Amino acid sequence: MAIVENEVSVSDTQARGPAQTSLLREITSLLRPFWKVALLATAMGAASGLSTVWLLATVNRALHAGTGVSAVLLLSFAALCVVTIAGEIISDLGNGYVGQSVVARLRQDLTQKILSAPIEEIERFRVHRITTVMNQDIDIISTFTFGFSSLAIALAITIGCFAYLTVLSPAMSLIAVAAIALGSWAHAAARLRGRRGFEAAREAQDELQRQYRAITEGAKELRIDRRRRRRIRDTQLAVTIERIRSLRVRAMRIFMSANAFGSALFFVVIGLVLALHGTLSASEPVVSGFVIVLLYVKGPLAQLISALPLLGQAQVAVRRVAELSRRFSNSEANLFVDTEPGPETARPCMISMRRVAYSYPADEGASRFTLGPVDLDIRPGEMLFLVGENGSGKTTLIKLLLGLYEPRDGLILWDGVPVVADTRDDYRQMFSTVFSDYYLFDDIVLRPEQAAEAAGYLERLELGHKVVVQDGRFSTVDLSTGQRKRLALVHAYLDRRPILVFDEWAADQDPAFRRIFYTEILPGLKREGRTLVVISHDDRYFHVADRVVHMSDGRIRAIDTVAAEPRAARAAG
Ligand SMILES: Nc1ncnc2c1ncn2[C@@H]1O[C@H](COP(=O)(O)OP(=O)(O)OP(=O)(O)O)[C@@H](O)[C@H]1O
Repeated sequence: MAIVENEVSVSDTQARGPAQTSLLREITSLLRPFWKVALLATAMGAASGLSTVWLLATVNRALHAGTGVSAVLLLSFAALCVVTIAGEIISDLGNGYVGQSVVARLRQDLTQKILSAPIEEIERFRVHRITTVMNQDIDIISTFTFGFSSLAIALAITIGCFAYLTVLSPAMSLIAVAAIALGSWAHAAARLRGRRGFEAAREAQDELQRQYRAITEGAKELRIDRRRRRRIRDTQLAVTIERIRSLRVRAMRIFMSANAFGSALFFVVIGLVLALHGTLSASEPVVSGFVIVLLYVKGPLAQLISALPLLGQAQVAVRRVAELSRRFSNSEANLFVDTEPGPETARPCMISMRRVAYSYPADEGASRFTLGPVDLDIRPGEMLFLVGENGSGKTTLIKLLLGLYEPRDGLILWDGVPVVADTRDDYRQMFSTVFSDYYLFDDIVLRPEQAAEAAGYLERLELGHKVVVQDGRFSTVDLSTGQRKRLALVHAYLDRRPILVFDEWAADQDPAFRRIFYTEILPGLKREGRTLVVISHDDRYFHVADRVVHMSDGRIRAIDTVAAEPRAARAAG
């Protein structure tokens, strides 16, 4: 799709305005990489459809051949049967291949988008909404794409049938065309209203995902709170589920009513043909041909019409995928380069923040938090503590420092050189971090030469009795919260990056280990030459830092330099 780089992208179309996001254009660009198979499937399907129409004409001719059925007629009947069946099989196989390839492609594209999306957009878009796009919307688009060429076939048959009707009797075919025009108008109106319903149902689906997350992630809290449990079930989940049901049923009902109207029109046309054939002086073969073809074309036409609800859903899904794609596009082009980070990312360096400012988007009813302007130098090999009350902006500051957020204003200098989109990912490779809401991957792979080193760190962090290195991996990550954080620290040790950033690492540690962290582990890392940026609320240990940066209300209020001697003396004490 469109989501694919270097092609007409959903994001491009979205940039031109949501109203212009055309389903046909998106489906066409989705199919573009597989156009040969898609074209073959459609062509074979169309051949199958047209040969069916021809078959009908042949049957009609045979029925009215006074002299009996000729060998040529029988042969063409057999040949048309073969083309019809072979065309159908090839078309089905092609469709299956294209449908699955499109899904795989969409999933890969979206995965890549998420992996390279600006962090602030991921935080704002919310996990439950991403999950709905990744699962539900992609499934709908894939179902539609899968059926796309069979719809093209149905269209070919319908057009072929009407062409044949025109050949049989231009006057009578006018009646049929008038009925089709009326039916199409009714369907266009139904589609517009139905799509609005699907759009609203899709919004509710996001809400449902959010509630699903709440009941799975908050399972413990809900188990011990009966009132909340009942409330979430009865006033939240039940309401959202019911809303989706009723919106969908209403939208389907609109489409079904239009279908019933279409069917009724059909029988009206057949009735008119039978009633008026005398007036229009149509011969018997013409009338019977008309009736056979009309009855036959009802099938493909119904197929086209019944695809309309799916078409409505697919339009909504394409718009959602487009929105995600647009919001997740990133100006950093080099996020997936194969090259290892250069040597400049492995040595200590000076980082300077110059007039750096950032603000979160305003939430409805809440004032938005603004950080900065901030001026701060982080010197190679120093231990810097960031301290301040809750919500003062410490985590926001380190996200800017790490290059996870792009400053709205100001610059970050890396050894005096501004960090820009092209260098930001290299810059990030200098850091190892343990966030307060860190994610511990369970597939940390160690190089063989790291095994002994890892075992040493595990011992040192008092994890040796719980975790061992097995086949280049840690044997388990099923640990307590504090132990998991220690394992994250082992990983940071092994990563050997020059700058380590800890966001309240010690908060989950017992007092004894907290002391070890501040008085042994941090000084040990500093002695190795690593730069340390530590967010801390442990004022008992502020003295171990080289400098303490005090933050309040998004600003740096003071920077204290801790005298070397007292620090050494107190750390020893
Ligand atoms: N993703 C976000 N979207 C909008 N506002 C946010 C977001 N993350 C944080 N904020 C706001 O930014 C402010 C600063 O948050 P931040 O996490 O940087 O504070 P902190 O100093 O690290 O706090 P704590 O000590 O509690 O961890 C808060 O008022 C918070 O509401």
